[in-house]
Amino acid sequence: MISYQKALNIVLSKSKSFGLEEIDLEDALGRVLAEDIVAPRDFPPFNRSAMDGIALRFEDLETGIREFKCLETVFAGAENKFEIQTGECYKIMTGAAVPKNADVVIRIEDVATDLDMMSLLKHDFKIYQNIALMGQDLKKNTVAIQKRSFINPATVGMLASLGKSRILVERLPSVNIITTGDEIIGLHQKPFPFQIFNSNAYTLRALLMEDLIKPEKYTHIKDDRTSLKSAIEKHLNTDILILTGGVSAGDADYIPEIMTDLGVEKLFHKVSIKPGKPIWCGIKGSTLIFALPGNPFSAMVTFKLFVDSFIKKSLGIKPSEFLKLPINFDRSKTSSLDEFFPVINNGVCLDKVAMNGSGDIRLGNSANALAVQEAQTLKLEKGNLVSFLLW
Ligand SMILES: Nc1nc2c(c(=O)[nH]1)N[C@H]1C(S)=C(S)[C@@H](COP(=O)(O)OP(=O)(O)OC[C@H]3O[C@@H](n4cnc5c(N)ncnc54)[C@H](O)[C@@H]3O)O[C@H]1N2
Ligand code: MOO
Repeated sequence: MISYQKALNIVLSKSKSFGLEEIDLEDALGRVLAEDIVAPRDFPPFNRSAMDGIALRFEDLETGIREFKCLETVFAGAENKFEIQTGECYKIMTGAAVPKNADVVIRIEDVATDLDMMSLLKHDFKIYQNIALMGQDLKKNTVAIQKRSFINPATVGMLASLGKSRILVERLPSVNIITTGDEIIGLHQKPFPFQIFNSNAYTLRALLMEDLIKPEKYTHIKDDRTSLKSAIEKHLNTDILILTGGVSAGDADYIPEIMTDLGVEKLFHKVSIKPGKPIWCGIKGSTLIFALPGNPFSAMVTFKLFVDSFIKKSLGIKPSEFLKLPINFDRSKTSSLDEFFPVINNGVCLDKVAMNGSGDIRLGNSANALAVQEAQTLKLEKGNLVSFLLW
């Protein structure tokens, strides 16, 4: 048995890019950029009026002129072909290109209009006021968004402003899922009292979907050595293979020995954590195999701690970091394992979530964080600072 940190380091040391692909900008949210995006022109690309008002010359204001003849109205989208002379102004709309020579925009609320004459109602001015200057946000040919950036809604908007309709991103890993167990049935079957529905298949799919990954194949196999071996062999063709069940000490827990038979290199079996202690992890060629414990909460926690961390590191996404807050209840343990438990992080402290161990189907569903009571801490008291991950 190895420690959580050792097991995590082993998993992370296997991280790698899954390759690159070009996608439409519409599909870019949540992906990781695989190219530097260079600004193809200055932004703004022209001196842009930030207000509806009048555009004029600062020089005129300095010489005391307060009344201007309005020549025309410049709308957004009109070509900037106008030149301005002393005592002249243009009416201008927000988003329009400021006429040449003009270096001040006065908002329309601060102007009195009499036919084509505009007189100023305020007398404090600054050069370039209400003008977003060409190139002030980004200069042409500079890197606007760096390779390996995580694409959030703001990045999508920025890519659109830069005119990028297709982008190069990190490819998501291909994943196969195999659940195991004689007692497990599909959701459309009628259960005998000793049977249970296959929740792990759905939980794992949902967890993967949070990372935008759709499993290639999903298979359920009964606890039969031969069928398990041939199913695993067939599914060793993706970047990641996730199994659940059959990894502890039961008579039908065949997974570790089947992996050896199939020539999968074992990276570790058993980690000093609860839930999830029996997790098995190995590698064959370019496939990383996570055999997660069958208990629903163990599968969920070990996915978050190991599979999700591997995916995020491989894609170049910042991993979730442990934060600390005071706990709002007492908690004792007798094991010498790091114990993970669901909590509600209310921003001030960590509230308790009802859970009866790793087989509890509630999966801490009202929780938004996973706290840890470290191996050496047998008792946590209300008010103690506790580490937790957001989830
Ligand atoms: N003698 C020992 N027994 C057990 C140990 C141990 O160290 N020594 N470890 C316990 C721990 S901790 C866990 S966790 C479980 C893990 O067992 P397996 O990974 O071998 O999983 P199974 O025995 O197949 O199933 C465990 C539990 O989970 C339910 N299950 C399985 N698959 C699904 C699924 N797809 N959907 C919903 N529920 C599922 C299954 O019915 C069992 O109740 O072992 C302990 N035992
Ligand atoms: O890992 Mo087990 O998950 O403690 O039940």
